[in-house]
Amino acid sequence: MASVITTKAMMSHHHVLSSTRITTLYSDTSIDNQQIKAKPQTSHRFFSRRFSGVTRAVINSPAPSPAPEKEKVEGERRCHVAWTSVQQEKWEGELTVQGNIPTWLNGTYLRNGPGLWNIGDHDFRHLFDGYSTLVKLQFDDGRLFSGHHLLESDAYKAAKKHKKLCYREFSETPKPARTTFKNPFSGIGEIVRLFSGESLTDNANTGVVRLGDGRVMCLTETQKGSILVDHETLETIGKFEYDDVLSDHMIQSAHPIVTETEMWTLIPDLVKPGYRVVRMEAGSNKREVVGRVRCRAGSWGPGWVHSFAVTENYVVIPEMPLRYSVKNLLRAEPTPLYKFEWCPQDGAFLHVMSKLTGEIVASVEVPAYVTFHFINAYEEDENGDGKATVIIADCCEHNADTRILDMLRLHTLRSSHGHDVLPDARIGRFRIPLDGSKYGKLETAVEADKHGRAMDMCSINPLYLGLKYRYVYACGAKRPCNFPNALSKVDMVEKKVKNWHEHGIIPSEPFFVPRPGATREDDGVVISIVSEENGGSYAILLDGSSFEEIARAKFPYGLPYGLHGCWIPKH
Ligand SMILES: CC1=C(/C=C/C(C)=C/C=C/C(C)=C/C=C/C=C(C)/C=C/C=O)C(C)(C)CCC1
Ligand SMILES: [Fe+2]
Repeated sequence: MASVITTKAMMSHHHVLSSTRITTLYSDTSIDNQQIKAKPQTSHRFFSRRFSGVTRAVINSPAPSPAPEKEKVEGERRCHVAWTSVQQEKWEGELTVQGNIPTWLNGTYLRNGPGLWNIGDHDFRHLFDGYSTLVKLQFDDGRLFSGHHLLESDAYKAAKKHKKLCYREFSETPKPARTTFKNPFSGIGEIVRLFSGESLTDNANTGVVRLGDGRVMCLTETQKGSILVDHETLETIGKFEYDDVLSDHMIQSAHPIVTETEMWTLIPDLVKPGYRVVRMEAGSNKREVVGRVRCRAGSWGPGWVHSFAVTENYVVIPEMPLRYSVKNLLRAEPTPLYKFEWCPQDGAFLHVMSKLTGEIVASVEVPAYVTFHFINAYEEDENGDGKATVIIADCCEHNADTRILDMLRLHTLRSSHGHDVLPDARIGRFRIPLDGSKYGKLETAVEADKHGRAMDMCSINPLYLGLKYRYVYACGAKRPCNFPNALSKVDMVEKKVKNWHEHGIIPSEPFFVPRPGATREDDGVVISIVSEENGGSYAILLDGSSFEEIARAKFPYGLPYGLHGCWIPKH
């Protein structure tokens, strides 16, 4: 029977993780300093490990010691650090680099993602529930300064203060306050709090973007979860206050498309199922509605829209058969599909809107699909007369299988490491004709076995956004695995894949930074942060062309998995 070592029991437990690498000590303050090569810039204060229950001393130290958390142990196996909460609110220091960082790489890579999955005695259920944790890699003339910081969202601050969940997260709902009598109106109050957005989280744990005016914004799928941060100190600046009336709609795509001049995003409408396509000029806080798309399916809710794609002239709006469900939004206990429902019988669609006029120029039915991340899209002119005839839109597609959502439950991730339970995924390529045809196509762009049948967390050379492009960087797999455990470079023209992997690792999104002045699409570097089986973590730099390692730098502690990043060039 699986046994759980309690926090107390683990406090004094010395746990040898690997004979060759880190020896971790389950004591509150100790750390194996022989393994720590980091040079702390400043000393920082630990926060209490589980910021409830036992209040532990706040101490000064260069880096956190491993966690004596019950959440780290599943069935007597230590959990992978990728799924283990960060152990202090912030840390900063210089990392020792092995290899050579290119001298042109000057700037900051910022990564966002959930990094703290417990409050008090309560362990969160799903990967997407965790409190936003920012990690920076600041490249400065061959040196690397790093750090992490929890985002001071209202949700996180309230959890810290009250030692309990106070807002609705992805899968978690706060418990209603206990009263001596049953209030017959409390259910209605809860509906009002949900639909006014009051009870929804602002835990911006998903994306981070650098707006054209230099402001850096963390995002999640609730509009109130748009939060500005200082990319150097990682301090939270405050809410991004939209200067328009669109905030009534509560939900947004977690992945706006941002360029030096503008930002595009989608705002789903839960009441009249559809999407608003909005644009915000760099330097402004005001979004303008360019157009609106009505959902084609007769279902109650719009399709879930985590991301979308743009071409030079068009916005590609997905209408997935995985739809928001008002019924599931209201439930306290999650279903296997959380706030969503699977409605393939109602069809799957893609809509194309003109960026200039807001007009819908194509709306096609396509085979059922499940995607969270669009990779890129572009226009093709098959007749060679300068007029686009078809739109190609590529995405990480989960073979229309919704199981991926429940696979990302923390219990599953923690207990199935090494088991080959990750459902297959591929690069899905949509072809959307612009001649008024009713149907579009969905094909596998590159044989999925070449990237281990895992495919997600993608990036491209940003200079190719909306244009015909060749290379995709993403997380693939070396089977057996329960989560993507490799980095893959996919050549969409030659249909070839290069994979990079080390035993036991969980790497985060490979992020491509082009070399200034480069003329080849893959001339640049790929940055990722890797969580190791032995409890450690390191930053890795791969050459964008050869996909071989050029530098790595070990963190003095283990960092959990993170989602998406952005690049802020040094000014
Ligand atoms: C808080 C509420 C919601 C929040 C939604 C969130 C936080 C959605 C986040 C989605 C993410 C991070 C998707 C990432 C997918 C990554 C995958 C599939 C990786 C696969 C690896 O192989 C709503 C649900 C909007 C409802 C209101 C409350
Ligand atoms: Fe995402």
